[in-house]
Amino acid sequence: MDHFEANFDGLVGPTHNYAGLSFGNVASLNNADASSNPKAAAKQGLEKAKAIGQLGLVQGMLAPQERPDLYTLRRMGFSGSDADVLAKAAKQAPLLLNACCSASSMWTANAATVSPSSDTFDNKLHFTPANLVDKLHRSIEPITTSHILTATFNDSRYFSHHQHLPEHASFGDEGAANHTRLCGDYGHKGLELFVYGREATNPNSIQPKKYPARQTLEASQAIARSHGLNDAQTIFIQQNPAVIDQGVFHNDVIAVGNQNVLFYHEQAFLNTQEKLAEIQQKFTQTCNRPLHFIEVPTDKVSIQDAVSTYLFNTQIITLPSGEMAIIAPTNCAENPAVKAYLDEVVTLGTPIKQVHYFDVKQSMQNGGGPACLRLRVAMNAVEVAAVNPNTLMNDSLFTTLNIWVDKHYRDRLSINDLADPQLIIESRTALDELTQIMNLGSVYQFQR
Ligand SMILES: NCCC[C@H](NC(=O)CCC(=O)O)C(=O)O
Repeated sequence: MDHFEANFDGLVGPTHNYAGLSFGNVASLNNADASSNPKAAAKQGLEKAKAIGQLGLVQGMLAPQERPDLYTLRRMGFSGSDADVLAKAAKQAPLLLNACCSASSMWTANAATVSPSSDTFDNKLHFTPANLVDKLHRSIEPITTSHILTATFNDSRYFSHHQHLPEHASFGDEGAANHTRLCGDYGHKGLELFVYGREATNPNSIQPKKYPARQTLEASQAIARSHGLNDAQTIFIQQNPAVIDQGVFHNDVIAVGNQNVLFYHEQAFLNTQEKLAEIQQKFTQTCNRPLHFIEVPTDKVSIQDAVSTYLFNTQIITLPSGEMAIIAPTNCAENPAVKAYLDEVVTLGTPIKQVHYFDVKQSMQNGGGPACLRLRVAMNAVEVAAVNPNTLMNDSLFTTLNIWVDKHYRDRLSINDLADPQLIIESRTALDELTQIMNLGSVYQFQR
């Protein structure tokens, strides 16, 4: 096998906390103000990443961002020493302080949209960091995301890094969470599916009524253009606004694809039959394999159960044997309807033959499941060899990162702790050491 789909998981940062910042994300709102455990969160993520590496996949890690983000707080007019900035923000505008302290870059499915070299006009692998403009706390991620991606995929012969899209609601972009690729072998041309929530420039288009649609069609189209994708291998699908209003804030909460499998809830999309026919037709023209649509009906799994367990925020991975496995959060095993469905899915005669459960509850409580925690990067062997080797998971990196987490992370953090000036010192000390472990250079503003 000389083609791989690598997963790059976001290392959870030292300020992981529950601040209720994401309107439309049910878990984030339900857990607002609960205490978090950053150390456990980071270790849960590392366990999942190590296990997927041990299943025989290429697994990498992406570094977290610097938080509290004092630069953004200063742009907002808070001045003085670092401790003054934190104290003033905590007193005058605690919600702005919370937004500048989130460890939300851990959800690397929102870091960027990635098109593998077999799909693009110049046969390079293309990355566009997501602008994440719908949420203040996430809109401050893209510049550092770009630094981290460039330090990880740091060879311009193979990797092309774009600037994030214009920072305006018309171009709301949430990255790979709204993008899925279907293909035969990873190294062959595939179909790129872009799932958007609303059309910014069409006042007559259907939109959700209660919660925001974060991704626009215009953003998805701009990315397809700049990655040089071919129309015959690109599909734009609108998410069903009714499910966005029930807490499906990204498409990866309701659908996931891998190679020749599309796994989705029957209510996931608008104009489902028409869109499935387009997928089938384009897939048949491009990919030399049977395509499996695995549609989950509402009478087996309700939208509410899908949102609370993250059945569709599972990773579907292809093992070296060619069989596929589902990587599910333990929350799925704890819900009888969802567990029954997962027990059944491995018997349906599709490529999916195994289910593995992982405890990622620290992330789940903020609305991020196994699939949110990873960015998929399909690569050939030459491209894998060009990746910064210090970011690739192996026993040694796993041990080093666990020791690093034990040394620097707290095991309890409440939002009242975010103004503690000691937290910025701890966070910078940890990240400075991390850039050496991962050989990233100076990716953070405090290092520049
Ligand atoms: N792909 C999963 C993303 C989850 C993320 N949650 C958050 O940002 C919650 C942060 C908080 O509420 O503290 C989001 O909604 O974008």
